[in-house]
Formats: sequence, C-alpha cells, structure tokens
Amino acid sequence: MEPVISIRNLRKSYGDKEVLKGISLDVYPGQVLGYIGPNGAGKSTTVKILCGLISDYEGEVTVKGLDLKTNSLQIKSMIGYVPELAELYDVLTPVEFLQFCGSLYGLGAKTGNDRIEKMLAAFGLQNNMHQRMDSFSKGMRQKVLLASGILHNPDIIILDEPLSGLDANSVIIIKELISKLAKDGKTIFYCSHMMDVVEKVSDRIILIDNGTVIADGSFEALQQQQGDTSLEQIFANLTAKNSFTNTADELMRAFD
Ligand SMILES: Nc1ncnc2c1ncn2[C@@H]1O[C@H](COP(=O)(O)OP(=O)(O)OP(=O)(O)O)[C@@H](O)[C@H]1O
Repeated sequence: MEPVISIRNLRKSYGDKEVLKGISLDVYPGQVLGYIGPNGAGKSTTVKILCGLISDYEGEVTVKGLDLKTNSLQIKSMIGYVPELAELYDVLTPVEFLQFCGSLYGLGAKTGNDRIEKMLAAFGLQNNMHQRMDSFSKGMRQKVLLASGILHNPDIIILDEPLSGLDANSVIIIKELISKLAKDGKTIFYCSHMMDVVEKVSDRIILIDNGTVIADGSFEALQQQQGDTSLEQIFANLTAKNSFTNTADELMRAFD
C-alpha cells in the first residue's frame, strides 16, 4: 500500500534553533497515528509543515505522492486541520463561520448548509447555531473548530489537541468519531497529551523528543519493548529528565 503521508529527513529551524532534526515517517490510509512528545518536542511544527503553514523546511514531504513544496494548494484541499489554538471570528455565528470555511473549500451551499446543520446538531449546538460565538464556552468553540476541520470531508485529518475543553461525554464522541473516520479510510494524524486517549484510538504511536523520533509502533509493540502497562508510563520512562517527586518538591520550595 502506498503511504498517504511520507516524510523524509524533515528538518526545521527557527533562527539558529533546530527543532526538527531529521524526522522520517510514513502514514497509511485508514491509520490513526498518535503523534506524541513532551512540550516543545516539535509536534505542532511538524503539523504546521504538513498543513502548508510553514514552508521553509528541509527534507521531503509528500502527500498522496505529491511534493508539498510544489503542490501546497492541492494538498491543503485534501487536509482537514484542527489546530491547537484558533481564532474563531467571534462576531460570527457558528453557521456563518462554517459557511465561510465551506466556501473556502469550494463546498456548494446546499451540501454545506446541510452538513453544517447536521454536525452542529450532533455536537448538541442546535440551539446555538445562530448565536454569536463571543458568548460560547471553550468546549462549544472547540466543537465548532472540530466541525470546521472535517466539514469538507477531507481524506487526511490532522488533529492538534482536539479534545481540549471538551466534557467527558464529548471526549467519548470524538474518540468514536476518530475510529469511524479511520474505518471509512481517512488518515488521522493525532497530536495530544492525553495519553489514555492516544493509547485507545491510535493504531500506531510515534513519540518524538527534541525533534527526533524516539519510539514508533503500535501501543502493544511499545508495551512489549518497554515492559510497561500504560502509555503514560512509557512516555515518562522515555522522556522524563527528573523524578516527578523531585520536580514537585522543587516547585513547593518556591513558597519557602
Ligand atoms: N514561531 C516560532 N518561533 C520560534 N520558535 C518557535 C516557534 N514555534 C515554535 N518554536 C519553538 O520550537 C520548539 C517546538 O515547538 P512546537 O510548538 O512544535 O512543540 P510541541 O511539541 O507542539 O509542544 P507543545 O506540546 O508544548 O504544544 C519549541 O522550542 C518552541 O519554542
């Protein structure tokens, strides 16, 4: 099977600070890739490159066989991106905002409106569809953001911490949705710090630290390699620099 996303020796520096130091990976259709790593490891930078938001990188990135450097616009149309932080144009209602997103992707008005209404209703926002989003809670905004990322039915869905602010029921819905999208043949690139969720939804996990891949495999394979039961523990074993108790003690000493 041909990979949907192929990354070879990806490097990126901000000024003289190199934050991606030669990442290589392939992602296949229908795969849910959990892309994890400590704060500042380079996850968002990788994702921004994939989405065409950062173009000054070294190495090769291809999506469905197309080189990202020369086919950025075509690739953007295949990708749905739910960023970690986003401005939602607060003065708009969710319907207006999603109509705007739909029009950017060339979605026809009828199909677009139909999908928008169904998605907002499924997210429990049926009574808020025509309210300005400046009155929305964090979770309500996150639901609109999620809808905007999948509205055009992209083949590749990139989720950067998509569960932030969502209540426990909504988290379950999104976990189910991720599995169903993958069964439907979509490729999901999923960045998160919620290890319990990554462990459950991903069929492959890549752990990066300091701009390099330090572990790559299914959760079961990582468990076998590391001899640990939870992804949280595997993550800690491979990335923690100090004991957590010492760090907490150090923080407490700030009050002395
Ligand atoms: N625009 C920028 N200019 C300069 N440095 C940046 C910029 N964006 C990110 N960095 C740096 O690049 C490194 C990787 O950042 P990135 O946001 O990719 O990490 P991350 O793995 O997504 O982290 P987090 O888990 O905290 O979201 C960090 O050291 C960060 O300070």
